[in-house]
Amino acid sequence: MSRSLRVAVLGGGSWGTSVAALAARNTPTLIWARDSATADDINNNHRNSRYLGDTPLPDALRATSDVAELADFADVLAVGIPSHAMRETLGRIADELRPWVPAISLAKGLEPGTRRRPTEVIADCLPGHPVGLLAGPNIAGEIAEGKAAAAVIATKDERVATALQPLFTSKVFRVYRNDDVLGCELGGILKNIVAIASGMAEGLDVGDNTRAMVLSRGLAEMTRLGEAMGANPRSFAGLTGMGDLIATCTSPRSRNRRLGELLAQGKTTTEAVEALGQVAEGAKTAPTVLELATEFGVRMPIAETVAAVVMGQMTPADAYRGLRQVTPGTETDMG
Ligand SMILES: NC(=O)C1=CN([C@@H]2O[C@H](COP(=O)(O)OP(=O)(O)OC[C@H]3O[C@@H](n4cnc5c(N)ncnc54)[C@H](O)[C@@H]3O)[C@@H](O)[C@H]2O)C=CC1
Ligand SMILES: O=C(CO)COP(=O)(O)O
Repeated sequence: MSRSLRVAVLGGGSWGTSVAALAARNTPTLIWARDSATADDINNNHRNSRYLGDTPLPDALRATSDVAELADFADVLAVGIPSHAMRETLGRIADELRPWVPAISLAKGLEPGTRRRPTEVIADCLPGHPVGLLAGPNIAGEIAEGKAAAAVIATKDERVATALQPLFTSKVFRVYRNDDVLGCELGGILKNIVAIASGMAEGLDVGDNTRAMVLSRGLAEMTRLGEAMGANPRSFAGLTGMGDLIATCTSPRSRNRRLGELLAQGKTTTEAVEALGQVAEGAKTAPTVLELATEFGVRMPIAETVAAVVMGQMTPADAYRGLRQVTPGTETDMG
């Protein structure tokens, strides 16, 4: 009988650890954390106290801070490094990985400067490897605590998707397949920007109707950009689009929403990011998305406004005044 596929997770933050915990319940799993104290905490205490507090991790989950050990272990690689650091980190593992190992992105941001999506960065760094992503409404702490949720594995190769699905599935974590990699990836990336707007709404106490307007018009502009880039618009109505948008915009545990709240309290972006102590991809992604919107000729008033706030060009209060003044077109034209 063939042995089960071994999952290697690159990145010992909150999401890398939560995904590793899912996989470790199904198959041998090793996680790489750049700092050895985190690896020791996982190995000795079955915790990642820095990112997941007291939440217990499976005893079977092993950790290392040696990338060569991770590469040697990997039958499947899950990449849980934030977008801005992904290329550099993959560069350390690329030559050591067996060439057939599929690589699955867990990240939800664009690479600053290049505007590349995480799956594109993986394809650049690991040419020839099957590439995909895991995304959906998955606030890391809730998944690690075993609360029920669902996600999507998106890859062009149905056989790869089918092989990966059971590795991350549990009784309370349902994994669907979708071949629309672009649409699923953009959903996760773009919702972070709307979540910052939702956090600002929370901080400014603008009311639930206003927030509902921002969420639904946010979804409209996410879909508009996705369609212009060639994604399937239906993906934006699913788990990786609307699903993740709802989770991130409404959860007090979302770092992007929290960033918006901190901005509304008068903190600068630098101060807010420092106070979070964890990554909020939307802050770097918002200005980068505007470059894509210009390239594809798409109007994105919410992303424009969030970008202006995170770059310190507008206050959250002015931003909300501005959003209320957007001239409405026809709703179903997504205008
Ligand atoms: N936390 C969550 O609920 C979810 C997060 N994501 C995405 O997962 C990705 C990873 O984020 P989290 O684990 O949440 O972040 P985190 O802030 O919890 O942890 C970041 C991890 O990346 C590592 N890291 C940071 N800079 C690095 C560098 N220059 N080189 C190597 N490693 C570096 C840190 O050591 C840490 O292990 C992000 O793209 C995020 O949007 C996706 C779904 C859920
Ligand atoms: O992507 C997420 C939930 O699906 C996590 O969102 P935050 O990065 O805002 O915490």
